[in-house]
Amino acid sequence: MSEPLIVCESLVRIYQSGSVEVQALQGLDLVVDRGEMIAVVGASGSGKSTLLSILAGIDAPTAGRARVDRWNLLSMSRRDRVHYRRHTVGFVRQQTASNLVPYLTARQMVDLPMTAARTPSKKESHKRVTELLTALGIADKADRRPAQLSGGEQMRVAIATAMANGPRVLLADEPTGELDTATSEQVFGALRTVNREFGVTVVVVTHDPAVSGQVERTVAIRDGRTSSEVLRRTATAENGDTHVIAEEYAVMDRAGRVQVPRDYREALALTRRVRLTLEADRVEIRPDA
Ligand SMILES: Nc1ncnc2c1ncn2[C@@H]1O[C@H](COP(=O)(O)OP(=O)(O)OP(=O)(O)O)[C@@H](O)[C@H]1O
Repeated sequence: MSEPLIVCESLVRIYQSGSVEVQALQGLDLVVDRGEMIAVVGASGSGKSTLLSILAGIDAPTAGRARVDRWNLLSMSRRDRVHYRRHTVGFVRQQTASNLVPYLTARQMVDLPMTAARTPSKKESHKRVTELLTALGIADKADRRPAQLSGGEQMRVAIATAMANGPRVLLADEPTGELDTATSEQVFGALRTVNREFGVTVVVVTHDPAVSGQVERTVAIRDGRTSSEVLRRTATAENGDTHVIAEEYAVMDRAGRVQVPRDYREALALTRRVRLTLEADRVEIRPDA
């Protein structure tokens, strides 16, 4: 198996505002394989946007380990960071309009990152723009400006723009947050398309259960740490019917720490000290009675 594309270990991000320290990430662990598409969920303030900004190379971690492809996000030089943001990651923001430039057409917008990177020839970049707009179903809107596009179409132009330089990973922060259900489905479909057709690894932060219910893996963040993961797989019954099985897992860090959910702790009055016993096929946690 090839090594994972994204590896975060004990990732910490502390913000200092005046004399107050905010620990936005408190030792987060996350591994994402190449070609995967995952959702990241969590309450407001749990650290999702902070994680995405770090992976996007916009913000730098305070401590821990974070690697994306061949880049160590803790020790990148300024020059590396520019290269990383231009070629390795694509980023789509929640505010649809903030992803686009009002006076550029869809075609000009998608072309912009390639011009900035001065990579492909004019002919190549023209081909790439057409390929992306076609894959996302908006080739007929190529000459329109944002004001002449619907919210869903604007988001698809934003996704195409983020994909222009062929990134390894596409990050999306609440991309369906401002959209109605039908439009959200279109946008989610667009993310799925680029994941499947271009092989880009996709990490999408969302509050939308309809989105998190459609990816194979959902990672939940609580208080700046990865708390649980839900894995979904499709099972086929004997009569040929298929259904999705979703199983929730707790996440264990490298030091062996696992968070026991609050309702489990309360049900058995598990407090500061618990008994751990190793059985042949499981580890038991019991109250200290
Ligand atoms: N630049 C900053 N300076 C100080 N504190 C910050 C900064 N950015 C984020 N925080 C704090 O870090 C914590 C995590 O914020 P973050 O935006 O990552 O959460 P989130 O899960 O994305 O929330 P939401 O779902 O509301 O967007 C919060 O307590 C937030 O107030």
